[in-house]
Amino acid sequence: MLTGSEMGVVDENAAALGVPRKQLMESSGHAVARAVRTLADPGDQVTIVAGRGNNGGDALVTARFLDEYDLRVLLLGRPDAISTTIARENWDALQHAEYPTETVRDSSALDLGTPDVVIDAMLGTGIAGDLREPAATAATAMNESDATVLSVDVPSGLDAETGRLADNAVDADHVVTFHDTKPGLPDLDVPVTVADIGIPDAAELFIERGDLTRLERDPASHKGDNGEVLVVGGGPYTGAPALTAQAALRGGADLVRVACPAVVAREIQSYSENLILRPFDGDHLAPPHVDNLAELAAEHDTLIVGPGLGNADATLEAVGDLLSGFEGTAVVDADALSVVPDIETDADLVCTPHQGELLGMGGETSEDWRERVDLVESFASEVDQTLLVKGPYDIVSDGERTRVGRTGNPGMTVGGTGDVLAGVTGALACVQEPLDAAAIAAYTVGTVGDQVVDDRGYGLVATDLLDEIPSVLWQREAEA
Ligand SMILES: NC(=O)C1=CN([C@@H]2O[C@H](COP(=O)(O)OP(=O)(O)OC[C@H]3O[C@@H](n4cnc5c(N)ncnc54)[C@H](O)[C@@H]3O)[C@@H](O)[C@H]2O)[C@@H](O)CC1
Ligand SMILES: [K+]
Repeated sequence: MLTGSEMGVVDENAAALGVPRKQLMESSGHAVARAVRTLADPGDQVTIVAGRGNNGGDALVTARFLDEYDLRVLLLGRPDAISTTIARENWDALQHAEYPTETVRDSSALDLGTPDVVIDAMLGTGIAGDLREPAATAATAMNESDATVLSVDVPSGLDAETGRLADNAVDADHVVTFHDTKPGLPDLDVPVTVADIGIPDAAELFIERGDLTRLERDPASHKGDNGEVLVVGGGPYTGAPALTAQAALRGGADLVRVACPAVVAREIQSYSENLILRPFDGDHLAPPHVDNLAELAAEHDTLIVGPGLGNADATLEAVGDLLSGFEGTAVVDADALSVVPDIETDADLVCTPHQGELLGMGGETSEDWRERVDLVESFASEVDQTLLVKGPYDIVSDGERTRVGRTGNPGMTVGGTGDVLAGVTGALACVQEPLDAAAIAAYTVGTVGDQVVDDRGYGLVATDLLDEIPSVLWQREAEA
């Protein structure tokens, strides 16, 4: 089952892999024609009612596969209002080939006639809410006619995010949906054909730019709505928590606070005026600090534990205590990872080990990335947490879903890049599911590293990454 927006991610990922949407539309249109052949005999009257989006575009393709039928093609609205290039190209192809097309400018101009089959291609995954005119009148005409109604992807009026059927939706007799079924279709009690439209499995396995379409920032949002992150780090090291916290800000979090030993607070602050420091006594994290930190952590959307904390026994004991009592989402990195297998917690952890740290946690790895995918997935299932295992192929799994990131380059083996990744993961985990947050973060930081190395060659340092994070993360917004 895929929601409309999940389908959008997969579709954009397919395009990133070299299978553009126009090819998918051709497959979709052909699949609809195959279904028509099971519902009508040659010479029967088949009427296509196409909307102005890609759902309509699918059926404009279908028309070219139905030459043996008595065909009518109705476009709801003006041809110059067709909203996508690929749908318009398919409309233009029908004009050049002199197919019998008609445009329906408003609901009063609609005459559905008495077709044997009507293809409902008015609206697909692009809509929510009740049908507006002229689609509403067309839906009524279809529902009242004796024709067999074949809906393309979803019956027009079905919300593919929630599965809710609008009161004035099309009452389909048959549905051809694409790639995977959609919410609401199983409840319809009509035959649903799931058509393979040639989307490679890789479009769901590999993290590609389509995954960035999950991101949105509400224009009406206030400070804090986009996430507050607490970084617990520092002591023996000061650079790591500063990198993590700055990366969390570049990853889109509104407020990032760093809880660190008081003796290093000034130094960490000195790296950036954007950071808010919450010092605790002493020069390293220890069990007496945990109660206050737990209270502070509960006020944040995401906790990030590990960067620069070191591995003193008292520190690791404190990390274990903090995570055991925590109930939110926490990113666990660096030395803090070693405590994860030994604790019981209600928290959702996103653990970000490299392969060496994975072994230290009791996991297994393999030279072969495909084998590693299986090993990481089963270890994630065993610890019942989300893992982001860093490497030339980043493997992200929560034990049920598994994604693979292929961005990044050997220039990123320098110190500090992992701290940046933890920060971006923590910021995204404020607004995304843990698995999606980790996947988008891995893709983004790797892509940023690729851009930096493309521009300047190797010799990258972790601070180079920070400023470039937004340009990758929000590239779609910038292009739009
Ligand atoms: N995502 C994918 O991977 C693929 C999608 N394809 C098709 O593309 C469809 C989605 O296309 P689009 O995103 O262009 O969207 P749609 O074609 O579903 O709808 C967009 C149109 O609906 C209008 N609209 C929105 N809300 C409305 C309402 N309540 N009442 C009346 N009109 C309304 C908009 O103005 C716009 O013209 C899918 O359902 C599927 O049929 C296929 O071509 C192949 C691959
Ligand atoms: K439809």
